[in-house]
Amino acid sequence: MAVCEYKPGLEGIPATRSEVSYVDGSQGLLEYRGIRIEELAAKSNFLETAYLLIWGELPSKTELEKFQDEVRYHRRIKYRIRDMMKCFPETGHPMDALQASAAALGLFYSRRALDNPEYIREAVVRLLAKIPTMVAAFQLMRNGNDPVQPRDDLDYSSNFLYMLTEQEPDPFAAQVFDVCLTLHAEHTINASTFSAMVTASTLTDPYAVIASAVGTLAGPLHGGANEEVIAMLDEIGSVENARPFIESAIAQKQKIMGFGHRVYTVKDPRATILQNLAEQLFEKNGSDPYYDIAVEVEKVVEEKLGHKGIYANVDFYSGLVYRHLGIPTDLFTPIFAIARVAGWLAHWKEQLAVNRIFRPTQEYVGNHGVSYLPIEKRS
Ligand SMILES: CC(=O)SCCNC(=O)CCNC(=O)[C@H](O)C(C)(C)COP(=O)(O)OP(=O)(O)OC[C@H]1O[C@@H](n2cnc3c(N)ncnc32)[C@H](O)[C@@H]1OP(=O)(O)O
Ligand SMILES: O=C([O-])CC(=O)C(=O)O
Repeated sequence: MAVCEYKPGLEGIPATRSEVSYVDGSQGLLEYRGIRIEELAAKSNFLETAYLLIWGELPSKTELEKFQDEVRYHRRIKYRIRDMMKCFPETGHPMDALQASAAALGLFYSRRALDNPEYIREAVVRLLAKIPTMVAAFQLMRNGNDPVQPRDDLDYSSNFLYMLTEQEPDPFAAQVFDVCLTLHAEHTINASTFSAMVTASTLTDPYAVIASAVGTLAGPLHGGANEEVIAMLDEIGSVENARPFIESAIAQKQKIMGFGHRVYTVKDPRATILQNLAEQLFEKNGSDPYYDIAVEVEKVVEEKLGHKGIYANVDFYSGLVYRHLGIPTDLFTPIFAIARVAGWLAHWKEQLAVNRIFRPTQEYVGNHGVSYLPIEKRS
């Protein structure tokens, strides 16, 4: 067997063959199943895009309606899951609550009939349907309220926003939110997708696969950066302070949250779309002082780090959109997870067809033949 060179973070090492999505990082190009993200953001919606990612083709009208109906039907969660979530500490992070609740779905639905297309479809539908309900339920319950039941007359995104607030959302806000989900749905072999694939490769159940991916997405170097961006803008506090803050952070070799990407060496195309969406919202409802700070931060980072290929990524502007929709900051990453479930499931399904357990190797750099030292002789 050929011995490959060790690459920290597996940079540039192909871990699979996939038809799900494609990124050209130097051109700022992202395609889902060959369709450019700009086109999907303008013309599709999240559930249709999820179908495209998972089954490989845009659905016909009948297929889409059937899929939407199935997802709508499965939005409710078992009262035992709700009761379990009620016991979670209200100070806990919603990503931890989501990871635990996603894993708990396996207690009810895990059959591991992985060679049965009906089971695969059921799992896909259940996960897409129930994850938003669980995110909204935790938000309500940690504030001492009962969860709001899903509403069958509302579409996927409107229903989620409704479950968060018990108010029917403004149609434009719901449409913007749905585009955000589409933008976050998939991104080749990122850390959480890889984690999902490693877990899936043992042929465990899909709820364990998604729980493992949620845990991976939570970290600040990955999906968790969207929450950190708002903390940073908060700390900067004014447009005038943006330059000194960023210059000092760079001098101290700190990472600027919402910037940099393993694959993109130009501005992430999704950041451009999200910035646009934020501007449209501000035009309609009035601006956000954090936006002006963000624009100045981006200008300074590009000036100082553009030569290293460090530009705004998907996490930089998403929080400004969510903030404007009245969504609490610590729900930004769970919302990322609601969307990325589509990509995780697409890779899970793709991998099942050709599965081989992930089991890489290592370069051992430790000792050999060391004698056991009795405890009383250790310092
Ligand atoms: C959905 C997503 O996951 S998008 C990414 C979200 N994460 C963030 O926004 C967190 C901030 N960004 C980062 O930490 C990184 O850019 C990552 C994790 C996204 C990519 O990491 P890697 O590809 O491993 O790049 P790595 O961390 O090795 O950085 C390479 C160089 O760029 C610098 N760099 C990378 N990102 C940043 C940043 N955000 N701010 C300042 N410098 C940065 C590093 O310091 C390093 O510089 P050096 O070569 O002089 O030492
Ligand atoms: O691809 C990556 O490394 C990070 C990611 O998930 C994304 O950008 O959406």
